[in-house]
Amino acid sequence: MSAVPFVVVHPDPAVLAQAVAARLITRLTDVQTERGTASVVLTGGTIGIATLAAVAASPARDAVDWRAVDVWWGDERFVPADSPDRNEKQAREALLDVLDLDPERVHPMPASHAGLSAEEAADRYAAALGSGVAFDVLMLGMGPDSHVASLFPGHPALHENDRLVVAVHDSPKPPPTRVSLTFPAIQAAREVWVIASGAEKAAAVRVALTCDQLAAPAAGARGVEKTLFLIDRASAAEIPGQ
Ligand SMILES: O=C1O[C@H](COP(=O)(O)O)[C@@H](O)[C@H](O)[C@H]1O
Repeated sequence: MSAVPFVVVHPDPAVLAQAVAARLITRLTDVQTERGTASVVLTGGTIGIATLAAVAASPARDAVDWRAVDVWWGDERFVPADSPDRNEKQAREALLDVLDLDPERVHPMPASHAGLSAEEAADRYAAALGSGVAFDVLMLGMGPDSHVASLFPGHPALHENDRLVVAVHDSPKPPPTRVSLTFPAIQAAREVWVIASGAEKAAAVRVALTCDQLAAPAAGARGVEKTLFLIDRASAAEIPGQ
């Protein structure tokens, strides 16, 4: 069972990043109030990293007990750990480095220099996930081609129904080799938030709301309890009625 998407439109990318940051702080605080710990899946990409920077800049970030947050990634570029292309590196610089996190609860995907193939890296990440993939909030940026995580149109990973994590080769967006959560992992999250900004994402937003996940991967970004499309006005331009 997955939640029907609900679209929230913000005026511009700056307000969008601030609003998603506020929503994330509130979500993690609420979950911790209920259960003590919370889990979040981070995304790379322009607005995903801007959102993390907005969390870092928010005085309200201290409402969260960061030592009791599990941090995961939706996808990773399979490059050396110190590469500026790493989603992990960008997330650490934008936010994680200023938080009092429990290092045991931070779960980056393996980097390429760890002596593993991308397939082995994916298997290792799946083992770390175990069967507990009911993330409290899973954030996804989206490409103009409607890719989410590293699930690209036409790629075999879209047909993965069993494994939670896969290696991705020949990514149309560099770098070519990646590791990604699959639809089964994404769709097990309690809340899935797709975050997009800019006119170049308008067509992708439209197809994500109207097509199926094989035609438009972002159409498979659905949470169990809640699915949100958190977007700016420019990327909402092709939604009928906007
Ligand atoms: O390569 C990636 O791209 C997408 C979207 O990036 P954007 O710069 O167009 O916002 C991102 O969601 C994904 O995590 C990343 O690996």
